[in-house]
Amino acid sequence: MIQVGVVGYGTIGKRVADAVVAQRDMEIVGVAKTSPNFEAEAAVSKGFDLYAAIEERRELFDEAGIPVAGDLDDLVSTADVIVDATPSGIGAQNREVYEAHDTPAIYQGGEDADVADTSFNARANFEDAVGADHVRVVSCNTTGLSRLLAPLREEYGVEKSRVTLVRRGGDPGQTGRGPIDDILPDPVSLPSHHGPDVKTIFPDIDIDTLGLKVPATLMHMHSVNVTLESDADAEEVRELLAEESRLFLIPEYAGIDGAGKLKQFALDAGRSRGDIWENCIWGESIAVRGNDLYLFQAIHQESDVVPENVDAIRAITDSASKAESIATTNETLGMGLGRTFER
Ligand SMILES: NC(=O)C1=CN([C@@H]2O[C@H](COP(=O)(O)OP(=O)(O)OC[C@H]3O[C@@H](n4cnc5c(N)ncnc54)[C@H](O)[C@@H]3O)[C@@H](O)[C@H]2O)C=CC1
Ligand SMILES: O=C(OP(=O)(O)O)[C@H](O)COP(=O)(O)O
Repeated sequence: MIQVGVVGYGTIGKRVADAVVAQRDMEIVGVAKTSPNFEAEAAVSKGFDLYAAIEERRELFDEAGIPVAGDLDDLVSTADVIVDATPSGIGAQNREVYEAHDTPAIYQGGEDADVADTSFNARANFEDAVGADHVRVVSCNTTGLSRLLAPLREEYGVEKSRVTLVRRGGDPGQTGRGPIDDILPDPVSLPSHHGPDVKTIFPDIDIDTLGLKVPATLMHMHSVNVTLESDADAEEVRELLAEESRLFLIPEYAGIDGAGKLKQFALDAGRSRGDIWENCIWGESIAVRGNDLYLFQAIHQESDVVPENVDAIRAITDSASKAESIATTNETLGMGLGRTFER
């Protein structure tokens, strides 16, 4: 069993911990937290050993009566691999602790690419992370774009991609970002950071991205235009994308008209926390004019990177092939929202 330590038990960290528990070949050896808050209580109630991420704050846990198994060094020395899901920039600071213990580590998309030996998306470049010491799972939006571009590149070739990312203003629990009521373009970044980030996965791809933020918490939305290198028609593209295990093509008759209904559907489908690990592509939005493909996709920012982290654990420990890992992760998590509509 691969012993996994999670450092940073917030939006991403707690979901990765639950996903690890669902696997047959790995288990949680502990989670490191800075504060004895409701998430610490939840971690303890799930049976996870809690470690104090910052030694000086350990007494806060004692005062709250929350048992602590040790500090960050103890967790890192016990774990076979660390998933660092701390806020942007903290992972880079933590790297020296992981290096000191010779413990491989997986970072998140808020870190700069140079925190790791390679950036990672299971569908696109699993092999690059095999046996690496430091791997960065790219951000939620970059994950969504990589999953989409991988099959299009293979099947048709991609001449040019242009994506407008309508980004949620904050996660549901990020009260520090609200209340908000505005639409904020990012006028100075062409491309937004997502274009260069996609290039950490596909160095040769030509992609321009623009970003704006809206007062929503549910999901991101991408308006995509890809100029393909060879002829395609919409139905053929629909079939190609429907074959991808982490793309969910929303059927027109489902009546899912936006992120709100998508989240409702995920909850109805029994998804824990209403999580949607798959890209959600509106089937009827897929249109081809000449060599230009157009579509809309929604990305659940809180969860789409979770299966990628599980696969990154197998890649970094060289414990399964790409196909085995993706299949196992999909099966154990119960991925495949599209199956609901199959008869
Ligand atoms: N929330 C999102 O939509 C997504 C976030 N990411 C990336 O994942 C990373 C984590 O983001 P979130 O989970 O959203 O953040 P979060 O703020 O929800 O969780 C981070 C957790 O780390 C804790 N923390 C802070 N300093 C720490 C330290 N020194 N040691 C241990 N824990 C510490 C915080 O108290 C918090 O509980 C970032 O790199 C972010 O860019 C990636 C995809 C989507
Ligand atoms: O990884 C994310 O977005 P990103 O792909 O736009 O960088 C997360 O939704 C975090 O976004 P934030 O930078 O608004 O906290």
